[in-house]
Parts: sequence; C-alpha cells; structure tokens
Amino acid sequence: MQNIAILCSGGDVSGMNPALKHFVEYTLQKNLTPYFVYDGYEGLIDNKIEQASYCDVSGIINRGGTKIGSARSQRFMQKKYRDIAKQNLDTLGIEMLVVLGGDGSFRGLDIFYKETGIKFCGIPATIDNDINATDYSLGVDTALNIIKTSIDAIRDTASSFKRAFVIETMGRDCGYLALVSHLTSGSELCLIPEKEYDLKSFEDDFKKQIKNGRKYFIAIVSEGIKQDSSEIAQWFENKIGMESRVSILGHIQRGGNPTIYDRLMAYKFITHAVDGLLAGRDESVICYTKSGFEFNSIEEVTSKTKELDAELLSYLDKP
Ligand SMILES: Nc1ncnc2c1ncn2[C@@H]1O[C@H](COP(=O)(O)OP(=O)(O)O)[C@@H](O)[C@H]1O
Ligand SMILES: O=P(O)(O)OC[C@H]1O[C@](O)(COP(=O)(O)O)[C@@H](O)[C@@H]1O
Repeated sequence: MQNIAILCSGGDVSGMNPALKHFVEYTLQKNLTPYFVYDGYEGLIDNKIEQASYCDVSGIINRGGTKIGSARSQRFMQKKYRDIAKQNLDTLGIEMLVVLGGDGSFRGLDIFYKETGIKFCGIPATIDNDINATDYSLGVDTALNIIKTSIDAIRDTASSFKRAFVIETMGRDCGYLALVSHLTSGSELCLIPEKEYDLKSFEDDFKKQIKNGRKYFIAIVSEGIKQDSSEIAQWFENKIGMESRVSILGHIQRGGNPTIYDRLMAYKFITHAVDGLLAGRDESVICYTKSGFEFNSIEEVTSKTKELDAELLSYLDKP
C-alpha cells in the first residue's frame, strides 16, 4: 500500500472540508493509505501527521474552513525546516502530497519536490480567484454567495434609510470578487485595482439619478484599490450629497456552508489530483479551464499574474 497525505496551506476556504472527505474516501477506494497533515507546512515540520479514516471525515461536508487547519509558515521557507519535514514524511513512508493552497504554497512545494523527490499535486484554493492558469479556485463560489447575501441585506437598509453604502470585498490585488458581485447584484458603482477610475466622472450622472428619484446607492469596492473605502464614502457625502456608510465584509467571506458548486469542484479536483499522482504526474497543479481539467506545471501557474477575464472586465464599461 502506498501512503498519501493532504494538507491545506495559506488562506482557508469553504470547500476544503468536502475535499478532505472525498480525499479519504477516494484514496481508500484506490487502496492507498491516507494521512492528514495538520496546520499546513507548520504541521509537516512539527510532525502533526496522522493516518486518516472514514470516522475523521464524517459530518464535515457541510462545514466551512478546514478540519485539519491551514497556516502560513515562515519556517518552511528555510531548507533546514524542509529537511525536518522530509524526515517526518520518510518515517511514515509518505511519498505523495496533495496540497490545497495558492501559488505561494505551490512555489514552496516545488522547491520541496526538487530537494526531496516528494511527489505532489496542487489544488488551487483561494477565495481571490487570482491563481494563473486556472479559471476557478476552490472556495470562490461560496465567497461570492456570502457576498451576495450580504449585499442583498445591506440593500434592505440602504433603500429604507436613503443612504449610499460602500461595500468592501476581499481579493488582495485582484478585483474578481468585487466585479462579479457588482454584475450580479445590480450595484451602481464598482471599483477594482485592474481599472483606473476618476470619481469625478460619475458625479453628474449620479446627481442626475437622484433628481430622477434614486433614493440610495450601492458601491462595491475591492480591498486592493488605491483609496480607502472611507474616502469613497466621504465622496458620496461631499460630492453626491447623500449620507453614506462603509461596510467592510472581511473574513465572513472566508467562511460559511460550502455551496453545491464548491462541493462538486472539491470532489472533482481531488479525483483528478489523486488520479494524476497515480498516473505518474510528480509535480503539477490541477487546473480548471474552459476546456475542462488539465494539469499544469508550477512554472505555468506561478510565473505570471493572473489577468482578470477580459469579457467580465468589458462589462464595467457598459451601462
Ligand atoms: N519560496 C518559497 N519557499 C518555501 N516555501 C514557500 C515559498 N513561498 C511560499 N511558501 C510557503 O507557502 C506558504 C503559503 O504561501 P502564501 O503566499 O502565504 O499563500 P498562498 O498559497 O495562498 O499563495 C508560505 O507561508 C510558505 O510556508
Ligand atoms: O486572513 P488574513 O491573514 O487577514 O488575510 C486576508 C487575505 O486573505 C485572503 O482572504 C485570501 O488570500 P489567500 O487565499 O491568497 O491566502 C485575501 O482575500 C485577503 O486579503
């Protein structure tokens, strides 16, 4: 029997628990012995590695976050700690790793593979959807649904109280969450790092809309834009003449009951990752694109910054 381990690294996402469940079930079905590494690369170094069974994954498919924890690890950046991680894996006879994480995690994993020969398959997992070479990363759909529910709720109070709301989404330097939320929630303004903007250009139109009866505004802004959300709110007050409030959605976007789409994608990502390793793919990331699932090298995934989908971006210019 071959031993195979899974770990979560970087920001946790909803969808990791369904992935863990299918990992255990699928690897057992394939006559492999599954292991959990707790707390990301930190757990590899500290030997928090345990054999997993069906019991460990019962009742977790509906839970956000990850049962085995996730972490960012400064120590894994240093070879002396990666050597300890390799010793821990050798002691347990583990030769294959599945890692749910982002491009930083994959970069670390690739270095580890080159030093130790531990085979791996990366599964893109980040709410930001900013990993190059994959159209979809696990967790994005649940985050978008949480944002949708939040915006719908804020709309109730905004419309009742005649206010402008500036709603800030996560995403680091990527405006995907904000842009998709804008297009699907009917907000009046969307500001993202990928598109230059000048607030002045909206002033005449917004004032005209108020004259024509508009009672409230919803603006969705990504955390990576050049201004603080409070400055956008000030602009609504000073230049548009409407009382305003800021709502920073924050870490609620990283939690919550995984959507059907994320549960299904977790199932598919895990199946492809395990199949790929068994078929002899030693160092790859399983990506999802318009043409389906495909394996990519670390170089392809990490060498470029992902560009925002051009079609989605073009919709920002349309009324
Ligand atoms: N060049 C590297 N060498 C070794 N480990 C790395 C390297 N880059 C990232 N890592 C590991 O991957 C972890 C997660 O990376 P990070 O960039 O924070 O998140 P993400 O995987 O979401 O992009 C880091 O905390 C570190 O342990
Ligand atoms: O949880 P932290 O450390 O405050 O980090 C917040 C950041 O993590 C994210 O939620 C997800 O980022 P990663 O998936 O790349 O780790 C970003 O959207 C956000 O900027």
